[in-house]
Amino acid sequence: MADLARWRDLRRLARGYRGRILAAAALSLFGTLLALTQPLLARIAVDGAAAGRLPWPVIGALAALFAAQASALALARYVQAHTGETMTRDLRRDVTGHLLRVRLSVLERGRTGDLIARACGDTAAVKTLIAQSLGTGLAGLIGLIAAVGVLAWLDPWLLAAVVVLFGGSFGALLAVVRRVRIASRSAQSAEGVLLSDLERVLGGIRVVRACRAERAEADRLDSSARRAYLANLRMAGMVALSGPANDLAVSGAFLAVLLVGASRVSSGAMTLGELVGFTLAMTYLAAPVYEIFQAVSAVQQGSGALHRINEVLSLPVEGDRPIAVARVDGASRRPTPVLEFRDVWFGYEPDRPVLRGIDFTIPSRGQTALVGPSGAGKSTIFALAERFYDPDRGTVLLNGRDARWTRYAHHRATVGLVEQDCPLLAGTLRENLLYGTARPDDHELRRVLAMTGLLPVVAALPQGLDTPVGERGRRLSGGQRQRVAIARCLLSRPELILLDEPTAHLDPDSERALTATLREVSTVCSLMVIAHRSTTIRSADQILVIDAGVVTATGTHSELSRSDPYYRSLADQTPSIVRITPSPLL
Ligand SMILES: Nc1ncnc2c1ncn2[C@@H]1O[C@H](COP(=O)(O)OP(=O)(O)OP(=O)(O)O)[C@@H](O)[C@H]1O
Repeated sequence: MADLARWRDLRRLARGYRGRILAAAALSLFGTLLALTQPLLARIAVDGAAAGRLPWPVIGALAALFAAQASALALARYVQAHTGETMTRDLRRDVTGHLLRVRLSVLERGRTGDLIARACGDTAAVKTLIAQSLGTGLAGLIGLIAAVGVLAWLDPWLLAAVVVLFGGSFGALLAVVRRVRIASRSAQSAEGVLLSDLERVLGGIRVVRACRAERAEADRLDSSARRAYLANLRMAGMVALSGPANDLAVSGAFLAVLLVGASRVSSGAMTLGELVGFTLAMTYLAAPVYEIFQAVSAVQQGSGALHRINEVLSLPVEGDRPIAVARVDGASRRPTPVLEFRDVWFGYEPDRPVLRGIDFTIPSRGQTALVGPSGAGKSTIFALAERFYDPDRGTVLLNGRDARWTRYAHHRATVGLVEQDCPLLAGTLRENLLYGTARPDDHELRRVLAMTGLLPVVAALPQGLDTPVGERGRRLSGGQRQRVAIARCLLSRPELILLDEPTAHLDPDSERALTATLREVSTVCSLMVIAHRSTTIRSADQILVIDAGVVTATGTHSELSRSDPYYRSLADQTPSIVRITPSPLL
């Protein structure tokens, strides 16, 4: 069954490249056929030389055949390599494109390094499989049949001796090849683990250093590297063993042919030319046998990689539903909220709900603050608002329509997200600001920079907007990164921005700058903030209190301070809220 599945995978992979594979096989076969005619001419040439006259036209034809054969085989190899490279490029495009669309809930379960290994290492392993198996294997098989035919025509008795010797060694080789497959799969997965571990360590290098865990992590990486090393070594040992076994079979067959042939020549049953012709034809038998062995061995080695690639390609992706549905809203006359949660239930794992019947509406202008203890479900509300996940029960509505029937691209263009640690990407400040947006004109860019208080920041940078921001934007301060992320979001003109406010301490100037930015932003679009600061909470037009996955209260700061005991107790526990005194403005 497993073998069948492997060949099926291989056939599916080859679909679309059949022309090139057949061209490589045809060239390879042409080369082999040219080679097979050589013994016939060689026999005439040797018999002629033995009779004392060199047949120059036959020798000339032989030389031409040698040259044509070499050219055909070189071209076949190039076509094979070209096909392998093209297929690897296409596979990588498919795997990386697929990975970018895999559902977050599925992606979060896998390990990033292993996925990188599959997208890069495994696709390269498949190239070897293609280069060594498809064209060569096919040509080898036809070449083998043709070589056997020529040998049978030359001398069936000698052929029988050859078949016995080659047959035995081929059977032994197939047994080795099976083990190669198992070793190959464990080598590929050990390399996946190694990459995952490395990615984990480099991603958290500050934590590793701060916890003085270099030694433990080095040991862990070493043991993954060792597992990959042992599996690769096992495979190399088996491949190495199979080479001499093949050579031994070839040498044994030659010796047998020369011994039996010599006695037949001396008894007059065959001429010296026939023996030379047969021996030459035998060398062309060795090549297809070796090619078939290589092909089978490559399929075994590559099938582990192909299996891992197929696993990635079968991961479920975010798919847009094909139809758009009418508004869910009733015939209400009040303005449609930009976002609404109606009795939303959601859990990352079945039977463990994190959100338990959430209801709220976000108007198309103004600022809404989400407050609540750690683990209450605030970030999860954002994840559903951004459609990283869909609710298990209930409905998320975007501008009055069930979000499940909206295209992901449209939804995320309408709802922008600025996360708390707002990582930027390596590149210049300009590239980060324009990431994912249509190129705005200079006036628009200046307006957004002014609104987010970034103009003085840009002016102070050595190359202005073209200053590189470093890996994950580390060359900017936390507050600056936050404002760049808000500016990036604003440039794509969303109707609602979700903002996870930074918890790290901001100095009074930065805090004032952020508050002013948020005020400005909430005049051009709606803003929903997971709020950790008194200033943000106090200036919000609406506050949602979240506790254990439920909205326990809704109102302004002064209303909640008066009416909601839980909000007051939350304020008592949270220093930043303790300081809040009811604002005369509220
Ligand atoms: N990706 C995830 N997979 C599984 N469980 C998760 C995931 N993200 C969050 N959780 C769990 O869901 C619950 C709510 O987490 P969430 O991050 O929404 O809370 P929060 O209110 O934003 O907390 P904080 O203020 O500390 O960020 C927690 O129990 C958390 O362990």
